Amino acid sequence: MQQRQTEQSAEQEYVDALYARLDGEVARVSADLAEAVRGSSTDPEEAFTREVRVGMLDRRARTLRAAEQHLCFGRIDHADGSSLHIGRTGLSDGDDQLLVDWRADAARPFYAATAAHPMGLRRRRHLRLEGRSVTRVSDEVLDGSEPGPEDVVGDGPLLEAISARRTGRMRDVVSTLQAEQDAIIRSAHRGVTVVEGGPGTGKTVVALHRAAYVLAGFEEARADGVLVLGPGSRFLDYIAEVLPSLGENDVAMTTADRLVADALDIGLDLADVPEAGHALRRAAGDVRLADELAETVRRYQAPDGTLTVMVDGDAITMDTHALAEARATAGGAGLPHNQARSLFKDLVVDFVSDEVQARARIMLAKLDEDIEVLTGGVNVDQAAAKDLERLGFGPDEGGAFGHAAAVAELDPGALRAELADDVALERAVEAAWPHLQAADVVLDVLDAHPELAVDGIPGDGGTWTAVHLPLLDEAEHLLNGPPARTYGHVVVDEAQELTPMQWRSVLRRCPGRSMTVVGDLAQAGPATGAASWADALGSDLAKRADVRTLTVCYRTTAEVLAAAAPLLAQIAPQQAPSRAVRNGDEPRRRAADGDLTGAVVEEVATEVAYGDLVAVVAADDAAPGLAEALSDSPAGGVRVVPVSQVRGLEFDAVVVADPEGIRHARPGGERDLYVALTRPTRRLVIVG
Ligand SMILES: Nc1ncnc2c1ncn2[C@@H]1O[C@H](COP(=O)(O)OP(=O)(O)OP(=O)(O)O)[C@@H](O)[C@H]1O
Repeated sequence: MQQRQTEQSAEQEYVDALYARLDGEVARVSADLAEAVRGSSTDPEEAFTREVRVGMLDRRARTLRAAEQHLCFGRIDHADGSSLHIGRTGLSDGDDQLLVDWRADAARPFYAATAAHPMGLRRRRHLRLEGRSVTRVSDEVLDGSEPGPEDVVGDGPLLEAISARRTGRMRDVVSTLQAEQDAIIRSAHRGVTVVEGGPGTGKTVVALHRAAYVLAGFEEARADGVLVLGPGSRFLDYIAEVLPSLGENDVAMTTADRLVADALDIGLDLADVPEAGHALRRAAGDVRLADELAETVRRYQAPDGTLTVMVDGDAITMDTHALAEARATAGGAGLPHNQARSLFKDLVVDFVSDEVQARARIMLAKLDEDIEVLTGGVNVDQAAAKDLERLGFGPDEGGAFGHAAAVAELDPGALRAELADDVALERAVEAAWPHLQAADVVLDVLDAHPELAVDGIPGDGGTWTAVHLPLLDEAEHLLNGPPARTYGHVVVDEAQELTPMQWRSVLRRCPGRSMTVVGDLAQAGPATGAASWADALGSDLAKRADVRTLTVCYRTTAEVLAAAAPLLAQIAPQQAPSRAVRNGDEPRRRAADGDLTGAVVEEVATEVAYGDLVAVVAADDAAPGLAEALSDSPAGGVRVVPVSQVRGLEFDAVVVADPEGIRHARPGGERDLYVALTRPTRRLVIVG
């Protein structure tokens, strides 16, 4: 006891020094920032340098502010007697490293050392801070030696963290990251990392901490930004605080639908775009539609036939052969349709211009012949010179007159410019290779696929829905090329939920293919049904991916996992169940006895009495009725979450209403039920 207090006061002293340093740095950075913002310069290079400096200082200021809470959470003591304190940001005093950023290599043993592989450590210490006070010190001795008098053996900060009551918002877990998670977070692999694992193994945690790590460590991620994609707005709200608490405020977070809706400037406001059913989403997610869209666009590109342009009353026609050649050249240049159209138009202008010049040459040759006939073979140069001059044709460079000079006078550059602006020519080009909008192309495909339309063709009685977004995005890409906004690193959570067409939208925005993809195929909803990562990502990317598996469940208890195990064996027999790190209550099962709503209301009341965060999970069409019944009950305010929206979320206690109803509500309902059963951190109640 005495020893513990001495250790704690020593740490308090150290932590006081850290906060003094932090305060000093905050003051210094704020002053530098204010000065940098005030400065002004007309020299563009100086202005640019200042802008970069403002950006860096601003980032540092935010990191320091975010680090204020739980600034330091650990310490490692090396066998050689040296030690390091680990925290949310690095702090130094001259050459003295007072605090090591958790992302730094030097911090790695804090997360990765074990008694079997101590990595040169003698001891790992966890510090708990409340405000600026050290309220607990707990140690693990790692060199296999007996605890000495100064060692305070830890009481499981991890267990404490995972047993804590949930608030409905995910927190960062930087102080208790586990070795298997840490290894993925700091992986140097710059390509695609796939993280799979059962429910609650920390996939989301890993994805978000990796985003923070990548931002600090990968230049391209810092330069081009990091994007985090989640399955829905409920989920995004749930994870919204994690990255800011790690000092990262600049990460874009959105859903795959919104990503595309925001990027496409086609007058589609997602608020007006209804969510569509899973069957439609699945059908519209079929990757073969990408080929159909490409084929549709190709059909617009100089279809077989001829192209005629009227020039000064003369019809000039590109025959099928010439047209096919122009199509092959323009279409084969690897350009998107609307850009290739410019090339095609250039080729048409070339053709017409050549033809006009050739005709002029023939006409003038004929004129020469006619004159020769009329003058009986007399050299007319002298005689014609005056006439030609009068007609506006000057002498050529050698001072000679003749049709060569006359043709040269037809200035090809001026002729081409005139043709390029010619309305008739533009009309002929538009007919052969029209400028297209994404919606035009998708509407053509919908014509051939009435099953993808909702209440008819959009614009003609029907509506665009979210499921059409990846099709519009694909078409936009075919027409106008890659998206303007791309990212240096993309994190995809609940990745099993993306359809193949959505993957194409995502990959398009990550040209460097630096990605962290986390998900669990056993939880795949009915819209995707991906059986492998190769199905999802495409086999090329999947082959190159670094696939990691998380095996320990940090969310729920062994008892809850056991209740879900038979279902897992059924839906993913190849997947080994995760190992839970703690035990709890047996799940409670209650028959509905003909009154499901009444039974749910009662069970919810029991759970709410514990003071826990409680949710009811029900089939989508049963959820609104239950929500209404509950809002009238004393347990009003408890969330009823439709099963289709519960992926990735967690609650202290979960009441699963009518499991058979969930199982049969939509195809793959047993996967929905598996997701529902694995949401609680403490207690599971099954009513039905
Ligand atoms: N190292 C850790 N320290 C403390 N808590 C952790 C740790 N790892 C995971 N957790 C907690 O476990 C819970 C589950 O984590 P997370 O949501 O990341 O799992 P998941 O694998 O994404 O689950 P799902 O497949 O259901 O979406 C969260 O509350 C998370 O904070």
